[in-house]
Amino acid sequence: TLASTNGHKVHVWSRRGSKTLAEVLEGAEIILSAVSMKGVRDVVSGLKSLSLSPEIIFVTATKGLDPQTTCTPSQIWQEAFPHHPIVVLSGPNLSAEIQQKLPAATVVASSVISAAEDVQLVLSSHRFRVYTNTDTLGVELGGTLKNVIAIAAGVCDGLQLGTNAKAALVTRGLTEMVRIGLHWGGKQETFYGLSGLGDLLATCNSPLSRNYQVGYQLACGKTLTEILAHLQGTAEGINTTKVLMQRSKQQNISTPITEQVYRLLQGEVTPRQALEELMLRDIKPEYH
Ligand SMILES: NC(=O)C1=CN([C@@H]2O[C@H](COP(=O)(O)OP(=O)(O)OC[C@H]3O[C@@H](n4cnc5c(N)ncnc54)[C@H](O)[C@@H]3O)[C@@H](O)[C@H]2O)C=CC1
Ligand SMILES: O=C(CO)COP(=O)(O)O
Repeated sequence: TLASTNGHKVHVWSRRGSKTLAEVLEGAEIILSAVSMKGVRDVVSGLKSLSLSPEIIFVTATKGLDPQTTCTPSQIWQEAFPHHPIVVLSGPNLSAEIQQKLPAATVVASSVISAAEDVQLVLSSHRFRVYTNTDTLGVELGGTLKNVIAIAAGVCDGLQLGTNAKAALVTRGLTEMVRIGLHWGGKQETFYGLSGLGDLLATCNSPLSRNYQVGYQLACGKTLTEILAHLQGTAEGINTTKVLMQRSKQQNISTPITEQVYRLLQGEVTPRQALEELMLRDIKPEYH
């Protein structure tokens, strides 16, 4: 919608639609992928089998981690298309609000800055403010890691733990995101921007967030199976938590909130037990 409002021709492909990828992509200059993490490799291989113009810019909006390799979506795209610019689109962008034409801002990040600027131009308008960034990985990790904290924030609200608890959780959640992000190669300041703190605030405070909903409903006593049976769309944080646990253990990164979200999703602890575990950890300085 944002691109077509700016006068660009937009063609949408879906695996359930009647047109083939090749038909939809004829003459395309920018290809924007917004499939969930589980579909990224299929879509990438579908595109690889086509002969695409070398000028094409790929934009990825997926917020997740590959379970097999722990790679981010943009790393999968870049590996498959090493000579094309890859742009990450990420920010506090709850789609229902954007559909209602409410104002929002986002970030487009790429190592090829001209490609990020092209995408910025295509999407920018008086109700959608687009910033560029060169820290592709940091921008992508902000949107991905915050989903885990959004599940915890939903639990916090579902248990009615109060405003102080929520502020503490979100702030320590950001510390955890920064710790992981720096270890993996993102820049600290990126996590304090729209794609980090910005998206964290949006998803930790909105019932529109699927990840928040998962946590909220778990705290209200539903099982994960019951929640997923009725959830509209994908809560990427569930898969991300698993991948993150595996990778942070291997790399010895301290991720206490992720660990409790993981144990909760596995059914190993109740929401109240997860809270106790977090509160009774060894006391320590705020920064170290
Ligand atoms: N960059 C941003 O600002 C935002 C990004 N997201 C992310 O975008 C992604 C999609 O989110 P939603 O549309 O809400 O999820 P959704 O679950 O509603 O849609 C996922 C789409 O992926 C498609 N898909 C899944 N597997 C596929 C496959 N093998 N082949 C082809 N298509 C496949 C599904 O058919 C569906 O259309 C998620 O990773 C989400 O975290 C969500 C909101 C904002
Ligand atoms: O990432 C989002 C908004 O920026 C969407 O959040 P959910 O995936 O939790 O719905």
